[in-house]
Formats: sequence, structure tokens, C-alpha cells
Amino acid sequence: MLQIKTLNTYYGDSHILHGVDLDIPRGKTVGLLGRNGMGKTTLIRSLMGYVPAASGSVSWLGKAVTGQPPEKMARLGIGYVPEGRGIFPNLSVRENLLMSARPGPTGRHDWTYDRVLDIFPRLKERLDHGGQQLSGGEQQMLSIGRALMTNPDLLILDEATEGLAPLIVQEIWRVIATIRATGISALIVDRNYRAVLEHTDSAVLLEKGRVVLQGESNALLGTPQELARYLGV
Ligand SMILES: Nc1ncnc2c1ncn2[C@@H]1O[C@H](COP(=O)(O)OP(=O)(O)OP(=O)(O)O)[C@@H](O)[C@H]1O
Repeated sequence: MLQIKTLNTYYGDSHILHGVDLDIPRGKTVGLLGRNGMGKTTLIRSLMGYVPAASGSVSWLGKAVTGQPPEKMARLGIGYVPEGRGIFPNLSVRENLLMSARPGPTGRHDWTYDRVLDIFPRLKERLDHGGQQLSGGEQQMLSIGRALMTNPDLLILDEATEGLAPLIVQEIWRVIATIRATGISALIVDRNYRAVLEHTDSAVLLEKGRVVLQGESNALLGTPQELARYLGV
């Protein structure tokens, strides 16, 4: 569904991504692993068009989309939940959700307002609260809910559980499992590599902007020494 080939990205003179390949097949969930600063967010920002790639290609459903702006990528069916969340603090939970509502580009319309509220009962209880009145966990849920309301074919979650209390983290993983079961493709970045591998079909590990390990998530779970070498766990 999404294919990235030999992507090279720079910030100024710093060469951050070195010929990265990434394949997200239709309906599959892929994990993106790596220690801090290894290039995970840069890879997402490059594929979404926030940061121009110096070379390499991005294709979506077999068509080249390299260098397309983020709004275009979103319209093509990629729902991106950035690290640090993206909600409107002055709007209510209801408004935040409804303003994102649209059918997906391939006609997908299974994520309705009611369905999103069903998977986030906490949000249902806070429909009239402003975004800024929500806890960090609730803001994260709202951010994921907003992305789902666009009925994406691919959902990208960058550090969705960052800084949240353990019970809320569990809830977010439960929601990720639910979303996965609906057949949306997903790309998931999270510090908890074990949780990532348990909730994905395959995974790619970045080390200083290079793919150094990749494979089926189950198989990677069985190579703790390799993982420890790159993740320092
Ligand atoms: N806007 C920027 N300008 C210059 N360098 C940057 C910028 N953003 C990130 N970098 C650098 O690029 C490298 C990769 O950062 P990136 O944020 O992609 O890593 P990451 O794997 O997502 O880590 P983290 O989990 O800490 O966000 C780091 O060395 C970082 O310092």
C-alpha cells in the first residue's frame, strides 16, 4: 500500500536518513523501532511531505507521491497522529471530532462519530469539554479519534503512549488492537518495543537513519539479543 525506497533526508547539512526502505502492505500493521534520535519521526515527516527527501521515492497504491505536501497525503487516506498530539485546544471534544469527519478516499466510512466514541468511552463523557481541559491521555485519545474520523486507509501513530499513566497506556494499546482488527494499515512508533512487536505484523529498526533489522514481529520477539544490541534494553 505504502512503499518507500532508498529515502535520503537531510536537515541542513546533517544527513539523517540513509537509503531507508519501508513497505506497509494493505491491512498490515508495521512497527518502527529505534532509540531516541535514530530517525523515526524524520522518516514519518519525510513520507508525509513535511520534510523534503533529497532522493528516493514514496509510492501509495502503486503511484509515485514523492514530495507531495502533507494535506495531499492526508487526502489520499493517511491519518497521521503526530508525537505531541494535534488537537484544537479551544474547541470541544465534539467539535474536534466532527470537524475531521469525512469519508475515506476509497469510500471507507466505517469510522463514524458514534463508533469513535464507542472505542473511547472517556471522550463520550467529556463531549463538551474544551481540548485544553482534557488530561494528556484524553488528548491522545482525541487525537487518534480525529485521525479515525477521516476514515484513513493508513494510520500513523508516533509515540501515542508517550508520557501517559500505565492504565491509559493499556487503554491506548487496546484501542490500537481494535483498530488493527478492522483491517486499516498502520505504522506504529513507540518506546515500548515489546508492545510494538506484540501489536504489529512486522517491524523495522532504525539505527542512525539506517534500517539495521527488520522482519516479522513474532520472529523479532524471539531475537532478544539483537534487539538489545540496537535498543539498549
Ligand atoms: N528540525 C530538525 N533540525 C535539525 N535536526 C533535527 C531536526 N529534527 C530532528 N533532528 C535530528 O535528526 C535526528 C533524528 O531525529 P528524529 O526525531 O527523527 O529521531 P527519532 O528516532 O524520532 O527520535 P525521538 O524518539 O527522540 O523523536 C536526530 O539527530 C535529531 O537531533
